[in-house]
Amino acid sequence: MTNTAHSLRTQGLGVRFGAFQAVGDVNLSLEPGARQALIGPNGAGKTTLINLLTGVLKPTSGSIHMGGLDITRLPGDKRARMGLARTFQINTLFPSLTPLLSVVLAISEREGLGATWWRPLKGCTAVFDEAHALLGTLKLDSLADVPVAELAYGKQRLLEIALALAAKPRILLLDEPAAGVPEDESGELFEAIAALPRDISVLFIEHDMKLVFRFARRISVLVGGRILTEGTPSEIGADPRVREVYLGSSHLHHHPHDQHA
Ligand SMILES: Nc1ncnc2c1ncn2[C@@H]1O[C@H](COP(=O)(O)OP(=O)(O)OP(=O)(O)O)[C@@H](O)[C@H]1O
Repeated sequence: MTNTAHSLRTQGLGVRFGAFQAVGDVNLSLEPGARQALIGPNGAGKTTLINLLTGVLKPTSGSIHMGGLDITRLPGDKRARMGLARTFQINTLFPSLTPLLSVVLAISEREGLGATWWRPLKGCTAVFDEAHALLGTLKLDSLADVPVAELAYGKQRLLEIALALAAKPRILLLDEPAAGVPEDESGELFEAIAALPRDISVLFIEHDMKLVFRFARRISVLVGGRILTEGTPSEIGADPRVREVYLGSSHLHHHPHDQHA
């Protein structure tokens, strides 16, 4: 396969903090339209790897290619402009804003309208229309005018995804999108992720194996900063090495009927 067959690809990617190799020799590829999970025990280096991909951290070895271009040395804002977006484990929303205005702000930022977006309101119809459409994509349209602080937590996490989508990314990196979300809401959240436009590649970190096996089409397993293995949910569920890593936590049961959302 050529470079351009992948949305994102790393080769021998690694970072050390002093003598500690947090991530090492990672060859990861994300295909166009991917719904790929990055799993691994606590401290495996998952967030560090995402930070390398987004440019928050500089690698000490290896390279990162996006759509065939070497982005290893590009700063994070340039990567974002090229179509790489992310969300964080923690809630990053403004509690007093409404979902509609939050998304309008994010679209305005993409369009370089900056802090002046609110002035020529008439000229901003297109921005508001796009914001409504985006909220509709994540089934948040009926909550467009409810202050963020009053939204269920699962809806807030969906709004964070909406804000990331406002940048019109080709690749979306989600760091534990369901963190802190009650179990009855997390399925709905992942259904929305699964239903995102097909041209967006998604890589998500998730600890809940039920969600991983239900919604990921591929799974990469990171252990001690290295990719232990990578494959389909059936392959990963049947891999004794993966079972060993998760030994003691009985939740790595493979449910074939849950595989494809
Ligand atoms: N800036 C840093 N300096 C030194 N060590 C770091 C730094 N950032 C992360 N680490 C270490 O790197 C390792 C990987 O951390 P990371 O947060 O990436 O793991 P993770 O797989 O995301 O864990 P979790 O599932 O608990 O979120 C940990 O041992 C962490 O302490």
